[in-house]
Amino acid sequence: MIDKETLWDGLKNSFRANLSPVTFNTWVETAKPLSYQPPHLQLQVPSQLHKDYWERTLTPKLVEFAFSDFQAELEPTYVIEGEKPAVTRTTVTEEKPTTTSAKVNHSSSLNDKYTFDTFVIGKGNQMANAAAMAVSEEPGTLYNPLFLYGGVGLGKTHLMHAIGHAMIARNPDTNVMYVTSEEFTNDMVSSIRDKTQEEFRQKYRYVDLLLVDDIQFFADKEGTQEEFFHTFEQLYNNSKQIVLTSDRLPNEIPKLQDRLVSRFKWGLSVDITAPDLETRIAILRNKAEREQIEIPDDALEIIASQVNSNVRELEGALARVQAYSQLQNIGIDDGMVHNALKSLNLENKPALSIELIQQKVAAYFDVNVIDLKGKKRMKEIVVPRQIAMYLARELTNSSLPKIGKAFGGKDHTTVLHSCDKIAESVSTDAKLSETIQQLKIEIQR
Ligand SMILES: Nc1ncnc2c1ncn2[C@@H]1O[C@H](COP(=O)(O)OP(=O)(O)OP(=O)(O)O)[C@@H](O)[C@H]1O
Repeated sequence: MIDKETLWDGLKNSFRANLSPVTFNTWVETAKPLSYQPPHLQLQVPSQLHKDYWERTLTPKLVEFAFSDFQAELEPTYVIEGEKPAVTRTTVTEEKPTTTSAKVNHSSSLNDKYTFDTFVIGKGNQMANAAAMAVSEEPGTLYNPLFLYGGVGLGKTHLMHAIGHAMIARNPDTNVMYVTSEEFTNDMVSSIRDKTQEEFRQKYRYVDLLLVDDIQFFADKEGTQEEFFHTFEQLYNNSKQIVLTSDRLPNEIPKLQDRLVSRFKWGLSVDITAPDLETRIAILRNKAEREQIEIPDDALEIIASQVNSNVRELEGALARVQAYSQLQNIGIDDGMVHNALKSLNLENKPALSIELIQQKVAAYFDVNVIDLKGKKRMKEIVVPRQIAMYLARELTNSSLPKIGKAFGGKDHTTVLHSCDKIAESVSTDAKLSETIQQLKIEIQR
C-alpha cells in the first residue's frame, strides 16, 4: 500500500498540471494529507470555504487522478484546520430569474495590476483570497454579497478588482462596476441635481458585478443608504454579484440602517489581517520581480522586517529603495537599504506600544495612566481616554479587542465608539485636531 505522502505528492502533481498556478496555490497547496486508510483519504484544509470548494469542485478530479495515477478508488473527506478566523456564512443556492443587462462594460475602472496572479497569499489573507476566487467562479450564487473587511492597505481593493478581472476573463461581456462609496454618493447627488436619476439607476442596477469600496463612508448618509438599498435589492434578486469592502464589520458601521446591516450579512464576511514577515518578504519579492528591480534576498528581508504596518507602506519602502539606488547610481545591498530607510525613520525605532501612547497622553493632559485605563466618567478623564484609544488605533496595528484589553478590559465596541467620536470631532474641532497632531509628534518622537 502506498503511504499518504506518496499518494498526495502524486495527486498534487496531477492537480498542478491541470490547474492554473493561482488556483493550485489557493486550494491544493494549502491542503495537507492527514491519513490514508484505503479508500479513505483525509485532507486537512484551512477553512470552511476551502472545504466547500473541495467538496463542490475538486473532489471529482481528486477521485479521477487517484484512479488514473494509482488505480486507487478514493473516498476523500475534509477536515478544517484547528482554529478558524471568524466567518459568517449563508450559502445562497436558490435560482433567481435574470434580466438582461445594459451592455456597457465598466471594466476600465479596474486597475490592471490588481489580479489574482499578482496577489500574494499568506495567513492573514488566504481566506479572503479564497472567497474572492470562489465568488469570481460562481458569481451571484455562492456568497452574495461578499464582504471583505480589515485595516488600511491590506489588499481589499486589490481582491475586489481581481474578481472583476477574473469574471471578464471568463466572459468578456461581463458588466463590472467599481466605485468607492464616496463616488456612489457623489454620483447620486449629481443625478438628483441634474434630474438624471433614471440614468443613475440604469448605471448601477444593470451590472453583473457591483464592487463598492470602503462602504463605512455610508455611515450617516441616509439618502445614499436608501438608494443603495434599492440597488442592492435589484442586483441581489437578479443573482448579480455584489462585493463590498469596509474597515469594519457591517454592524460596527455607525448609523447604518438595520436592513442594510442584515443584508450585508446574508453572504459571507471575511477579514484580512496584516501579513506576517514571511508574507511581507514574498510580497516584496513578487513586486521586485514584476518591476525588474534587482535586489538580493537579504535586502528584501531588511525592508520586510522594518515595515510591518501594511502592504501599501511596504510597497512605498521598496519604491524608495529603488529610487535611492537610481539617484545615487548604486546597486541595492544591505547597507544601502539601511541608508535609504533611515530617512523614513523606521530603523531602530521600537514599535509604538499602546502603553507608550497611554503615558504620553496622560502626561499631556496631566492625568493618571491608571485613570485612563479605569472607569471614571468625568469629562477630564473621558476625553483623554478616548483620544488615547483613537491614537492607539491610528498608530499601532492593534485590533480593537487588544486596545480594549490594554484599557482595563473594555469591550471592543467601546473602543470603536471612542475612535469614531474623536475622528468625528477632529474634522470640526480645530483645537482638538491640533492637540492630536501635537500628541502624534510627541508619541513618534
Ligand atoms: N497580498 C498581496 N499581494 C500583493 N500585493 C498586495 C497584497 N496585499 C496588498 N497589496 C498591494 O498593496 C496595496 C494596497 O492594497 P489595497 O489598496 O488593496 O488595500 P485596501 O485594503 O483596499 O486599503 P484601503 O482600505 O486603504 O483602501 C496595493 O498596491 C495592493 O496591490
